[in-house]
Amino acid sequence: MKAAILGTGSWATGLARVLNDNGVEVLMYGVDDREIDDINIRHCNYKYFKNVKLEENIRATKNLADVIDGASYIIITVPTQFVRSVLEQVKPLLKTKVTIINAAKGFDMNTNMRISDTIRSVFTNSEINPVVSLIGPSHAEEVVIRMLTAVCAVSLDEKTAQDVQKLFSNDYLRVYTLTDEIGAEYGAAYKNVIAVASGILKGLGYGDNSRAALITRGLVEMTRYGMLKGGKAETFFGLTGVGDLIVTCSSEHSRNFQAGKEIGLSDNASDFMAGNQKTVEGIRTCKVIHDDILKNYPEFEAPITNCVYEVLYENGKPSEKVKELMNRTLKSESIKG
Ligand SMILES: NC(=O)C1=CN([C@@H]2O[C@H](COP(=O)(O)OP(=O)(O)OC[C@H]3O[C@@H](n4cnc5c(N)ncnc54)[C@H](OP(=O)(O)O)[C@@H]3O)[C@@H](O)[C@H]2O)C=CC1
Ligand SMILES: O=C(CO)COP(=O)(O)O
Repeated sequence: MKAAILGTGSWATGLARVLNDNGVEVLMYGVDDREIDDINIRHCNYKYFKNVKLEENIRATKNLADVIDGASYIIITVPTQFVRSVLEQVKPLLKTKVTIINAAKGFDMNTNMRISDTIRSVFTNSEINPVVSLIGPSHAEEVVIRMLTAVCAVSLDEKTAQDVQKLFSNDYLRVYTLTDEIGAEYGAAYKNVIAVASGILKGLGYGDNSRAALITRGLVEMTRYGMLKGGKAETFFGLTGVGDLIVTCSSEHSRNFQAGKEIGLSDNASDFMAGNQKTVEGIRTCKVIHDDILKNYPEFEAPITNCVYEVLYENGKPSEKVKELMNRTLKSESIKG
């Protein structure tokens, strides 16, 4: 069995190793010569993992047709802004029906659709099986060295979710199935905004109490928003919700957390925004959610997202935004807002 992996970045490499460990033939599609040469010649991906030796049968190429040829599964591990354009290149190359597995977290660049909806908007039902998202608390840096991890295979179709569950599960990666696609994908996207806020608190010098408060109130905010979009409350208390929120808000591996930390340290986002080249999905996700609320749910309160938005896009000073958050009208803890 063959799997095509779109991307040669950190998550692409982590999932390539999982599938290779599970006896699946993997071929990765990349655009970066250095990453491709590293994988094929030096059997590593030095840009992302300084001390990880990869198996020789994990291969990468710039030739997308070769990658897609004979693959039963196509795994999306490029950042969300490139998902649609890569899928449009994949479409004419399909010869048989495939299962597309999304592992990216965020929204389509042009339409702001969730990624499962984006996939369905590119392909017809006769080209692809039901879409699956493989999401949850899973830093590539840990998966690639086989540290114990649990994620969800999320699909509207339970059987396809179970198929993907079997494909990825092994003794260090445990995969659960879930059918609440809306709740899971909004959770996986929203947590990146809260992770930027968590990094900002760290950069400003705040401690564990502040982070616990942020994670808890961030969970309430993302649950209320996700339910508004049609997700189930219980999903936000699972791996794709609070699970991913905890890992991304607390880990130095997280690029979203690191971005926030840099912004907090300088008490200003403008330098970071001008210079950033890393995959920090929370930056655009914050704008998508902020703009959606402004346009479609003007009564909805999202104080954390609003503050992150003002810091990132309106030159708000992080230290002042934190004060504003703390000094809002006092209220009960109710999830209803
Ligand atoms: N890293 C992680 O731990 C996890 C990441 N994710 C999600 O996975 C997605 C990818 O993130 P991640 O792997 O971390 O990102 P990285 O920045 O590590 O890697 C992105 C890769 O995509 C490549 N790329 C960019 N544009 C294209 C294109 N048009 N076609 C093919 N490849 C392209 C990049 O090439 P180049 O280097 O040349 O830019 C790079 O190799 C994100 O949505 C992220 O949220 C989910 C779970 C865990
Ligand atoms: O989604 C992730 C872990 O589950 C990766 O987080 P970062 O994108 O912040 O690195």
